[in-house]
Amino acid sequence: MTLRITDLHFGYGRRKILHGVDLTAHKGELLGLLGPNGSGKSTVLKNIARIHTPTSGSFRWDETVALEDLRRRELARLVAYVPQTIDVSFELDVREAIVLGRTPHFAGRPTAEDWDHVDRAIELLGLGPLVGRSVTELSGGQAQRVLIARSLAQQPSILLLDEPTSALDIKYQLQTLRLARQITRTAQVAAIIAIHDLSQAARYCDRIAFLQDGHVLAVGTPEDVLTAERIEQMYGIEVSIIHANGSVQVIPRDEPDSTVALESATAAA
Ligand SMILES: Nc1ncnc2c1ncn2[C@@H]1O[C@H](COP(=O)(O)OP(=O)(O)OP(=O)(O)O)[C@@H](O)[C@H]1O
Repeated sequence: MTLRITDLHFGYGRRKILHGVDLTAHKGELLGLLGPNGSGKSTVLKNIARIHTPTSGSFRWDETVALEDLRRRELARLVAYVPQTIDVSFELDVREAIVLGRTPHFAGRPTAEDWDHVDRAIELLGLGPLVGRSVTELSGGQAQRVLIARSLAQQPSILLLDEPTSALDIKYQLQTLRLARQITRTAQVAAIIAIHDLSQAARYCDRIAFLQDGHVLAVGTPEDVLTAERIEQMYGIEVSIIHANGSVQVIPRDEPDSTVALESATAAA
């Protein structure tokens, strides 16, 4: 099964942001969505999750299901979206926040089975010590893990992760990326992750799509698309590409001149 996004156009007001984005994400695959700040990564994910309504374009699951025609509840059974930050206008404790992911699956009140999914997600994300705490009291990284747990409890077929590691320390970054990859494989989910770290994307994503100014510039395996030339073209920085620990690593080249200039300016002051 495949999520196929075809010719997606979108603008905020009259300002056009996405200009005919074509993407596919296959079941069991983690697709990394990379690109400079403002290139449109979040906007693509929000269009798939129907937080935004596209100007035009289509979203097909399994070639037959048109996501744009589904009712909200049907869409929520299929697609989970993990935003960058938690947005709660009233106090919920951690378990209550996570059980919200089960809403598309129960009528009225959550069942014992729904709570089982919640507890499993809590275990997977290592959130046990936070149970009972209000989400309004959590640190940014803890709240981000609650959001990921909520999306897992939702048991989606399509998982959209919007920079899920941006607030996490290195241990939880690696744990979350490992978990994302593991879930895509074991639960056969089609997952798209917006992510900035090129080396982490290379290590955990099956394929990478590069977005620039609302256009898909390249799609392929990390080895194919992460070239020094492309990274320089996209980000304006020089990098070395090395192969280590079985994956590509992107190492920015030092710019000693600017450091020296800064140091002498400080010394002169
Ligand atoms: N709610 C909004 N209203 C108007 N313009 C917006 C809104 N959200 C995003 N934009 C603009 O749309 C463009 C794409 O933003 P988007 O957040 O999708 O980029 P991104 O690639 O996810 O960026 P980042 O890496 O910084 O998170 C940017 O120019 C941004 O300023």
